[in-house]
Amino acid sequence: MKSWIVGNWKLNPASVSAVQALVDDLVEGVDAQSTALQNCHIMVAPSLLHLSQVEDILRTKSAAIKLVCQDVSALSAETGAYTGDVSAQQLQDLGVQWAIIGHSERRQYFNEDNDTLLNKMKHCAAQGLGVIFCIGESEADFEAGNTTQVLAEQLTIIADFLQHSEAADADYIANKLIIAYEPVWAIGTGKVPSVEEVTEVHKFIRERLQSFEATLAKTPVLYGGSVKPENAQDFAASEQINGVLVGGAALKADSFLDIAKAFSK
Ligand SMILES: O=C[C@H](O)COP(=O)(O)O
Repeated sequence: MKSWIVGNWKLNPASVSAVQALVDDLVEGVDAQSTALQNCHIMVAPSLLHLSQVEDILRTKSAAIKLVCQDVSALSAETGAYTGDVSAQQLQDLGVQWAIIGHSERRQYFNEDNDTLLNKMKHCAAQGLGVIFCIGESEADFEAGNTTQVLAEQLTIIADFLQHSEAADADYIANKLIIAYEPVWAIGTGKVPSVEEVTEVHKFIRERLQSFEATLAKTPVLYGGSVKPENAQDFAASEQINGVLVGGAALKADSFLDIAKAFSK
């Protein structure tokens, strides 16, 4: 199975010219190292403002890099009077293939709850947009040994989604769902769990998914939280880690592609 390497740029970079420079570097790097990167899906998630700009560059210069949105409307899958929102239909029409849902920063700063996340997931499915669904425990829950309990609760959205799905969605569920495990305490902090800890958590996630639906045994499970070129090789060595969701280290083409190369096995 090819690994999934997703760069989440969050609220970066600050300018159109910096976005242009980052995408140019990425396109050039992917082109120059295509053999070393052939076993990876490379994806980037610019801010909403910059999606169209990045799509324009990638459409003409690199089919190898796929476009991801950092969020999607919970209120409508199509159009409507929802100021400031962007729908799955609009994203799909632009050429975006995936959306990140449930990132801990959205849960924390925008109070996104399970109902909101379930709506977002349904809207993505209705428009054929893939979902990268993020889950992860806080530091307090990690310290208290509550990690699997928290993840099990967060994963109930997948079970709810399956209950609302038609049989026709089977193909979507098999091919357009990715789980990203991001311990909140590891995001942007430089602190990382051990590869053994992540491996055990991923096994738990996989078992849980499988208990909902047998085909979910093949769902890619990514790790996210302070992934850098220096630790990527360690995470890549685990069969349970199917790729990474990268924040800070995705803002430089060299470090992002070095991480991707570690996973291109
Ligand atoms: O979406 C990415 C994650 O939140 C990880 O961010 P980070 O690599 O800066 O720790």
